[in-house]
Amino acid sequence: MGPNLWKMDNLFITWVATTVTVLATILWNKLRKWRKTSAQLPRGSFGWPLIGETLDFVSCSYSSRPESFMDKRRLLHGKVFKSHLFGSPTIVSTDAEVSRFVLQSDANKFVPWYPKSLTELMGKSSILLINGSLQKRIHGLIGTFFKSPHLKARITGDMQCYVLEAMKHWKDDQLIYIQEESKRIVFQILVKGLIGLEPGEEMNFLKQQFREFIAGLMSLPVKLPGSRLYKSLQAKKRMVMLIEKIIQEKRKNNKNGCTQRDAVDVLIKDGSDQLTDDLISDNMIDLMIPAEDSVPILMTLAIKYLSECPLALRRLEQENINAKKRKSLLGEDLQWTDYMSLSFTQDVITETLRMGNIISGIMRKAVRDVEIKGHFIPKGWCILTYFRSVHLDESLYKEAYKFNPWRWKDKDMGACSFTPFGGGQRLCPGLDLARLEASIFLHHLVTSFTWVAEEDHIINFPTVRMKGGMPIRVRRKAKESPIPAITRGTNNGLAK
Ligand code: HEM
Repeated sequence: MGPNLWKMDNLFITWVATTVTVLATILWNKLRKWRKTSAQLPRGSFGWPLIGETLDFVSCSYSSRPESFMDKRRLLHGKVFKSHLFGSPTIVSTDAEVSRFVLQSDANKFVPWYPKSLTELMGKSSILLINGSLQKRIHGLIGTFFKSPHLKARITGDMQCYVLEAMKHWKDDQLIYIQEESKRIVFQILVKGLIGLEPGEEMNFLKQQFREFIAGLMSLPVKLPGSRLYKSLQAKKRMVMLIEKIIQEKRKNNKNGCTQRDAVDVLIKDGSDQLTDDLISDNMIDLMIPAEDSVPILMTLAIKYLSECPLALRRLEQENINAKKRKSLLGEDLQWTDYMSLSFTQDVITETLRMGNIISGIMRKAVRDVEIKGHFIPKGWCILTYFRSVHLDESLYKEAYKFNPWRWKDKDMGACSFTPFGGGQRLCPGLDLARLEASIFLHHLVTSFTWVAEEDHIINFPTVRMKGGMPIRVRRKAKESPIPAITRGTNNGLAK
């Protein structure tokens, strides 16, 4: 073989090797890409043209078992299925892991989605709608403030004051509507914590306007004068004017930087150009949306479940009376740390959150194609993470429809199967406050009164509430007598 022929042979081998490598790489990449996109669009049905499955969803939501819409489809298609709801193709997740992934994803994958009337009322700069660094900043500032021991101590003092003031007027055998009563108390606490307003004329004005404002949250998205949405927008304008006046006064008085007593102080102090007066006042109103209703409903549902579960009520009374006695021996009131460490009371609140599902789920919209656990979610589709189905899943919670605070004794609350406050970057910043306020309310009720609950039932849509406002007939306790120790029996007394 001549040297030229040998050279050509070598060249040929190199060419073949290179071609094979290039082809193999292309094929490998294609395979990888194919494997990446091999996730399946979840099974399910789009229902009727235009309306999709919305009517069935809404009619189930009005029933006592809103999750029946999901149950039927879970049996047919699995825990994650496709549907068409509120005008948008939607993936519904009743799978705890898939929902956790969605909640933990940032705005590169999913952004919040709300009905049009709600986004109109909230405005573009609302913390509930914005994404990216501004959302993180406001969430961080508000979250840190709400967690601060200083604020919790102040809220405990105020809450005790407002609760005792309200209960002072309760007469023996009087019917007390817990839903309304707790709303009145919580609104005062909330407004004081957000903008520093004390009860009085301006507070009453704000309350009146806020009621008008929220009446339009679930209205038709028509802004014509006289329409529900228009009236709500006008009410918001009046609230913004009042809050802007408060902000300006604070800016004038706080020149030298004083203590941060409320959320407005915190946002002003940050000094960022992005946090304009408009943005702060808008957000103070938007912060009231998730907080105003949910905490009173938490208290109301706790009373409902406890009324149906005498054993749990006795245990709660025992814990609270003992704590009160211990503190009064020291000549002190309960502090916020005492309330938060009443372990059975906290378990009652946790169980109420699980069964009550005050926020039954959260909607997000995919801003690009996303794959989760083998499920494909196309760009532009909505995803509903439905907590209620997870919280009432028999495979996760034994006898899931029974009110059983004892189940939390050694259970991990951080698991992804328990998300009443959401999760990830939008985890509710008010979760500690909600628990604290509910504990204080329960403490004063069970240590000072006995009651008999009237017949009432829960409505789940569009928001969770009691149809009759949860009336209870109260009787003031004569004297704090020691509660005999109880032993936990069988299921006797556990509410269904
Ligand atoms: C029982 C009471 C409450 C429940 C069940 C509740 C539930 C929730 C849930 C599920 C979310 C997540 C929303 C999402 O991911 O889009 C959320 C967010 C939020 N909650 Fe709460 N919440 C409660 C009380 C409060 C209170 C007392 C406050 C304030 C004082 C508050 C302020 C907020 C805010 C500002 C957000 C939005 C956070 C963000 O998007 O960055 N919540 N809440």
